[in-house]
Formats: sequence, C-alpha cells, structure tokens
Amino acid sequence: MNYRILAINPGSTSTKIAVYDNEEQLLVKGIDHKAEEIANYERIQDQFEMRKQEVLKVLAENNIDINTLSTVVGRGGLLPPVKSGAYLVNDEMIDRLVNRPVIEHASNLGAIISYEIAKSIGVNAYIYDSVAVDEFNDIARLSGIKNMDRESLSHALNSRAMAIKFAKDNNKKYNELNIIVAHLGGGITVSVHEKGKMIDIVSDDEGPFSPERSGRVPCKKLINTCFSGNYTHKEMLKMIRGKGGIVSYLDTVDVREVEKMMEEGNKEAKLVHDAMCYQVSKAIGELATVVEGKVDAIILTGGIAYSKLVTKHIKRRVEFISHVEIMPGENELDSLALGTLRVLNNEETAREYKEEILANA
Ligand SMILES: Nc1ncnc2c1ncn2[C@@H]1O[C@H](COP(=O)(O)OP(=O)(O)O)[C@@H](O)[C@H]1O
Ligand SMILES: CCCC(=O)OP(=O)(O)O
Repeated sequence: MNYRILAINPGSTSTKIAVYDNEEQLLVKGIDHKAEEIANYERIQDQFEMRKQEVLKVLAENNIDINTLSTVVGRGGLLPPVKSGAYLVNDEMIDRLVNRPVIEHASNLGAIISYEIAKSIGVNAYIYDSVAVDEFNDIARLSGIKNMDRESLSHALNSRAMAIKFAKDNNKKYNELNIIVAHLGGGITVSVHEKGKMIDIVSDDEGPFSPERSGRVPCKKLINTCFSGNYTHKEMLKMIRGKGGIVSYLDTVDVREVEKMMEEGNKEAKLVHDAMCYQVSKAIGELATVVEGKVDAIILTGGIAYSKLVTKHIKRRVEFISHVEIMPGENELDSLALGTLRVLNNEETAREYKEEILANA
C-alpha cells in the first residue's frame, strides 16, 4: 500500500516541510519567514493562516496535488502532558493550542496547520512525539519545592526516533535497551530512555546551556535580577531562551562560527565551547544514575553533533559510562513521517486527545 504523507515542522523563523511516498522523500523545503512578517502577529497561533498559505504555495510550485495526500502530520506542540507516539488531531486539541497553549511555541502551529490542510481534503491529521511527551516516573517529578513539579518538555521527537533507530540498527528492540540521548541543537535536551520509556530528562532550562538558551543558572542571582526593576517579564524570559547560552557570550548562535573564532585564536570562544561540552557531559553523567549505570548506549544527535570538536570532547568525558554513537542532524521531518507511516501500516495505534482523561492518567 502506498501512503503519501505531508510532514510539517514549524520553527520560530521557518516552517520546514517534506512529502514522502511511504519512506521515500519526494520533497523537502525550508520556508523562511521574514522577521518583519512574524512581527505583525501578536501571538504565535495567529501566524497559522500565513504559514498554511506558504505551505500550500510550495506544494503547488512542486506540482504536488494536495488531494493525493493520504495524511498530514505536524510536530506536536506545548499541550498538557501527553504520551509518546501519535495522536489524531481533533477540535479539542486545536482549542487548547489556539486558546490556551501551555507555552507559546512555534511547534503549536504543527497541529493547527496540519488539521486545516487535512480537513480540506477529508483525511486525518496527526501529531507525533510532541514536545510535551511525559513518561516520567513519580520520583522524577519532584523539584524540591512543593507544588512546583518538574515538567517533561523536550526534543522528544528526534530523541526517541534516534533511540529507536539505534536499537533497530543493532538488531535490538527499543524496549530492551537503556539509552541516553543528547539532542544538541539551538536548544539542548538530554534524555534517558529505560526499556522504551523516556523516564527523565535534563531539559534546556535545567541543564546545559545551548546556542540560544541559558540552561541551569544560579537561582538566587536570577531571582534578584527579576526583581531589580531593570527587566520586564518578557525580557527575563528572553534572557534564558533566545538570548542565553553561547549567543550571550559570543553574539552568535552558530557553533560553526564559534569554531572559526577558535581557529583564529579567540580564547573566550574556546572557553564557551568547552563549557557547553562540559555541561552536556555532566547531564549525561547525571542521567546515568537514573538507570544505576546500566547504559547500553549514549547517542549524540542534533545539528551540533556534526561538529567533530564537540563530539570528541563529550566522548572523552562520558565514554567510561557506555558506547557513544554519533547520529547528527535533527531528523524531525523523517521522524514525523516514519512514525505516522507506522500508524498507517497498523504497527502503532494513534491515541485520541482528551484533556480530562490525560489529567488523571
Ligand atoms: N557542521 C556543523 N558543525 C558544527 N555545528 C553545526 C554544524 N551544522 C549545524 N551546526 C549547529 O547546529 C545548531 C542548530 O542545530 P539544529 O539541530 O538544526 O537546531 P534547531 O532545529 O534547534 O535550530 C546551530 O548552532 C548550528 O551552528
Ligand atoms: C520545549 C522543548 C522543545 C524545544 O525547545 O524545541 P525547539 O528547540 O525546536 O524550540
């Protein structure tokens, strides 16, 4: 059976799309949205019609008739906690993402755009491995302050896909292995997968700094800065997400540029690069304790895993824990399409999104 799948991954400044016939990629395209265009919209969800039109235009330009699509899948956004895998997009999910998103994030548009396109041609829309996938054990939820639980918000899509691929490539099942995955992109998440469940993470506001995020910062200093009267709430959020991490030290979010600076003898660039690798390694070490050291593999993935300097540094620090596998790239469009294909082929089942059930799950 041949299935044609449109995958949509909205990011803060671009919408990446791809079309697949089963596993074969027919088209892949990054649609850039100009900062002036984005600035016209007060809320991220208001950008949906503009981005949808751009997606339809690219399909038409590439002679892909939307009526030939079997389904549409979007990167799942900031919903209340959900399970891993696929969800059918429904009105309840759209209501949450449009009217009460947990956090405003470009990925919230994935379900909204997919649903609209799918509805117009009478097929189903899905999300797959949303950033809100929550498989924490109870012990992982405590933060140290009552009523301020830790949250499972992560790069679950690429992290789970790489762990599943690693298992398959090694003739094992994902649910037989304990794997630590470090997703190294604009944001960084390190996650531990115990026998097929992502039971804990070190997220990008609790762990390593990344190109544009601060990671864990000293709490007392952060609180004092919040109350200094010098910053608005929005500016403080931007300080940790958008203007934190590498960019706050070196004025770039591009690790390739940092490495060029290092080649030119820039000592601060070397220190910041080293510190990011050091912090990622610490997070891997931290999560190794969750499975009591029984780690079958450590996977380094995401755009930064293309860097030999980064992977060599982290490998040196964590190889004592387990084998290190380098799987570079963010692979998110492939992960969306292949996950959905497993649903269409009845190898996995899509869940129905219902908030009242999730709250008690
Ligand atoms: N060949 C490379 N060497 C070093 N860093 C790279 C390379 N390719 C991409 N990167 C870095 O990867 C980061 C983006 O990663 P990516 O997974 O694409 O993130 P996102 O989807 O969050 O933007 C950027 O900091 C970029 O500089
Ligand atoms: C909220 C965790 C997922 C995330 O931050 O995604 P991006 O790095 O794509 O913004």
